[in-house]
Amino acid sequence: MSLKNINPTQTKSWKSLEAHYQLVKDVPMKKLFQQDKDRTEKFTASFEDIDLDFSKNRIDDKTLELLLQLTKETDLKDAVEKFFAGEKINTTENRAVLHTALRNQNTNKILVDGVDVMPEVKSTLEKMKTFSEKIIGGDLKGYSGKNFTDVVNIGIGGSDLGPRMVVEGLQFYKNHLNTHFVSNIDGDHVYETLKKLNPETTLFVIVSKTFTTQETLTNAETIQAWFLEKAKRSDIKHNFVAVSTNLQKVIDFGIAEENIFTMWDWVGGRYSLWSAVGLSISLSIGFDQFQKFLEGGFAMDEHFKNASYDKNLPVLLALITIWYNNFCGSESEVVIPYTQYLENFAPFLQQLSMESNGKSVDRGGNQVNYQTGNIIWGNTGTNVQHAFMQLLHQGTKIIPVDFIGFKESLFGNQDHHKKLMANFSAQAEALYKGKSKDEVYLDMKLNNQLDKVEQLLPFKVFEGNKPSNTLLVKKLTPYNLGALIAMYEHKTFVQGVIWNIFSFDQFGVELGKELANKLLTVNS
Ligand SMILES: O=P(O)(O)OC[C@H]1O[C@](O)(CO)[C@@H](O)[C@@H]1O
Repeated sequence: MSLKNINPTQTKSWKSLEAHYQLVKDVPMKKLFQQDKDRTEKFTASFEDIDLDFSKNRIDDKTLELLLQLTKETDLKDAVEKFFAGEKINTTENRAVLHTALRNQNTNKILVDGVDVMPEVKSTLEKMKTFSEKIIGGDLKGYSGKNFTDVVNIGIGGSDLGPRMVVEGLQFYKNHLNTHFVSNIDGDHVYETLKKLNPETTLFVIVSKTFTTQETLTNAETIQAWFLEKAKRSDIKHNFVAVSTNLQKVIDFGIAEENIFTMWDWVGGRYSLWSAVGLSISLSIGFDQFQKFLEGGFAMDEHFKNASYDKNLPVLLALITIWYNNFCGSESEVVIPYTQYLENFAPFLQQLSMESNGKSVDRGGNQVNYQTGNIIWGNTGTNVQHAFMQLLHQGTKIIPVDFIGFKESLFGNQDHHKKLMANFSAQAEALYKGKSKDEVYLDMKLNNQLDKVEQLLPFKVFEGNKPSNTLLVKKLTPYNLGALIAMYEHKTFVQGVIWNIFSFDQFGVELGKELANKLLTVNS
C-alpha cells in the first residue's frame, strides 16, 4: 500500500504554524532562555550515546506542540508502519523500501510480495564476512599469488558516497588494506588512482546497483584494460568482484559468478551502504566491526519506530528543519562535524537528502505550492570557522546548523580535544547569543579602543538569534556512526512524508544522462 496523500498545507497545524510564526519571529532566543530555566533540559532528547540539544532554535513549547500535531495530521505513524512492513511505498517505481532489513537484528520475517527477504540478506552478509576475512587474512590472493594491499571501489553516487564516507570516517579501526575510490568519469581521476597501484596486489570492487551507469562502466573498462596490460583475462577472477542487482550484465562484463555480491531493488542507491555496497567498509575495518555498524543502524531504527515523537531524534530533526524551511524562509542547512574523520559526511548527506527530497510534485501527482527539499552543505569544524562561518554569524540569511561533536577523541589527546570541543560549544553559543552594541562598546573600552568606536562599532555587532542543534556523541565508533547515519536517513524520510512527496525515486537525474548520451552519439 502506498503512503497517504495528505497536503500538509491544508492541515490545521500548518495554518496554526503560519500564524504562530508571526508571533514568535521577533522573539530572541536569549529571552526564551531567560524565561525558562529548564529550556536546555526540556529541549534535549537522547538515544544511547547520542544527545540532541535542540534548545538553541527559534522555537517555544507551542512551536513544538504544533509541529508534533503536524505529524499526526500527516499520519507519520502510518507511514512508518508501512515503511518497516515492506509495503511498496516507493510507488513510482513500485518497490518496497527496505534498507532497514539489511541491518535488522531481530528474527522476524520481512515480507516483500509474500517472500521473506531476511534469508537472502543473511546469506549475502555471510558471503561478505567470509570474503572479507579471506582477503584480510591473505587466504585469497591476487592473480600472481601475492597478498592484497589495496582495494579500489569503482562506483558513483550511492555506490561511492556512503562507503567512501564510512571507510574514511572509521579509518581509525582500519586494517592493513588501503582503500581507494574511483567515481568521476574524469579519466584523470582514474589514472591518478591507478598510478599508485600494483595490479598484482589490488582488489577491484565494481559497485553498481543497475550496472548501467556510464561513469562506473567506463571506469571499470579502463581499469580492466590497465589490469590486462600485465595480467591475463583468466586472472580477472582473482582481482575483480562486483556488487549489483543486475547479475547478467555483471557476467557479460566478465566477472566470475562466484565473485558477484547481490543486492535488491528494494534498496535505494543512497541507502545501500548497509548492503554488499558496503563491501569496501567490511574489507577496511573487518566484518565484525561492520556488524557493529549495522547494529548501530538497527538500534536507531528501533528508536525511530518506538520512541514518542517528542523524544525521537530523527523526528525532532525533521520537524525543526520543516519549521525553518516552510515557515521561517530558510533555504539551506549546514552540518558541521567536529572531527576530521567525517570530512565526507556532508557530501553523503547531500545525496541522501537532496536526491530523496528534491521533488516538486506531491503524492497525488500535483505541483506543490510550498517548499520541499532543503539544501544541505557543510564541512568539518574547526576548518569551517576559517571558511564560511562569517556568513552564518553576520550574514543576512538564517541557516540552521547541526553541530556534531564527540566527547572522546580516538587517540586520546586531551590538549587538542579540549580546544576542539571548546570551539564546538563556542560556535553554537556565539550564534544564538550574538554580541550587542553595549557588549561591543564595553569590549572596546577595555581594550583601549574608544577612539575607534564610532567607526567600527556597527561592524563588530553580532545580531545573534541564529539557530543550531548540538549533537553530542560519546565516541566515533562503528556502532555510533551507524546510528548517526540511520538517524539522518529517518530524518529525510519524515521530511518526505510531511511534504507529501515520494522520497525514493530520482527521475530528476535522468534528463542530464539522456542528453549526455545524445551528445556523445552526435559527436562520435
Ligand atoms: O549504483 P548505480 O546503479 O551505478 O547508480 C549510481 C547512482 O546513480 C543514481 O541512480 C543517480 O545519481 C543514484 O541514485 C545512484 O546512487
